[in-house]
Amino acid sequence: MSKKPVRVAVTGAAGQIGYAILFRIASGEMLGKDQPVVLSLLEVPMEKAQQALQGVIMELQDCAFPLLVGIEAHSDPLTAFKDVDYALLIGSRPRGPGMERAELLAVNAEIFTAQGKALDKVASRNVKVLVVGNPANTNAYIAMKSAPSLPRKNFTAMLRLDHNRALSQIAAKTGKAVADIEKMTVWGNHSPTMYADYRFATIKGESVKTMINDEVWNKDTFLPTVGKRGAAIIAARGVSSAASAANAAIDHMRDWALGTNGKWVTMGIPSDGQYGIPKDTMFGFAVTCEGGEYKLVEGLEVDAFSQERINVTLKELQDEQAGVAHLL
Ligand SMILES: NC(=O)c1ccc[n+]([C@@H]2O[C@H](COP(=O)([O-])OP(=O)(O)OC[C@H]3O[C@@H](n4cnc5c(N)ncnc54)[C@H](O)[C@@H]3O)[C@@H](O)[C@H]2O)c1
Ligand SMILES: O=C(O)C[C@H](O)C(=O)O
Repeated sequence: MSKKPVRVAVTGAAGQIGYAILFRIASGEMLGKDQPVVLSLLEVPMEKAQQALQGVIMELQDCAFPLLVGIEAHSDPLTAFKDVDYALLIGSRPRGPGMERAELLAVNAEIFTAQGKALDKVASRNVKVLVVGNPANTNAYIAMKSAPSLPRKNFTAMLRLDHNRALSQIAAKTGKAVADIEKMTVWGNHSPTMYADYRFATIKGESVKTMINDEVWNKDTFLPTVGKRGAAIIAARGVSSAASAANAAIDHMRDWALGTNGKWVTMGIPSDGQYGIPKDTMFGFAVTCEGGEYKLVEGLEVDAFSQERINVTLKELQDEQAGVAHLL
């Protein structure tokens, strides 16, 4: 018997990431090749954006995806989020050349207050929310705090792009396949302060840290390369990453919904106080997923260097949170 369709909301649907993600969701890459979906697409109520959205919808129709059983265009989150099972909050202003993510905070914070409230009112009580729009961790925190009747655990932020970037750098350094790397994680904020940590990583059972054995490379090359990759892409393309961001969002939601078979992935999730991260801080942690739930990997050793890095990224997140406290 075929599965009941699920409702998937995507905001910023006529934007760059929207264009790179919608066709993949509709083809079943996110929720499985047996899961019919209804796409509920939200754009700003401006003629140009709504017109562009109609163009994207025409293209979705022209793909004749068997799993795509409905498409809706919206300009109001209260209608877009009605009964949604999944919400990908992408729509917001991206960074331009030379901008830091913190500068986006003020511009984008109000969007996530309004969308959190709308989810609270009308979404499925089990909705899985992924915030992609930057600054992603703090926007997810704002949305979560604006939706008090939904479980906190339903709100997550995207750290998967940093995780995938780290995998790729490690594969290049070791000359091994990305697919063979296990137990990579990224702690903290989706920003240059994030701490990509390969101390626990293995390739076919062998320690990556031992294989690389180069602390200077870790500190001076690996961490800055992963941390500043977003800016490097903006400098090269003139616009921010889109296909890789869409890919990371697909990975995040797919793993959350369908499970990781014990493999570690990184998700930004509200802390319950583990590793000394204050409750509710939307922080990147290693998790495994099973049965539609994520579970934090506990008990990892935090050495002095790691603690220092974790403190820096936590401080940045706490400053961001303080900067939006008046909105909550
Ligand atoms: N977390 C990550 O790893 C990551 C990676 C890449 C990009 N991003 C962020 O994702 C966001 C989107 O990037 P993009 O390249 O698609 O930008 P874009 O400008 O191409 O598209 C954004 C779209 O969002 C729409 N939008 C703006 N406010 C909205 C609202 N309130 N409701 C609905 N739609 C709204 C705009 O009209 C636009 O069409 C940016 O904030 C960017 O910085 C995050
Ligand atoms: O860096 C940006 O502003 C875009 C995105 O967050 C990225 O990491 O590529």
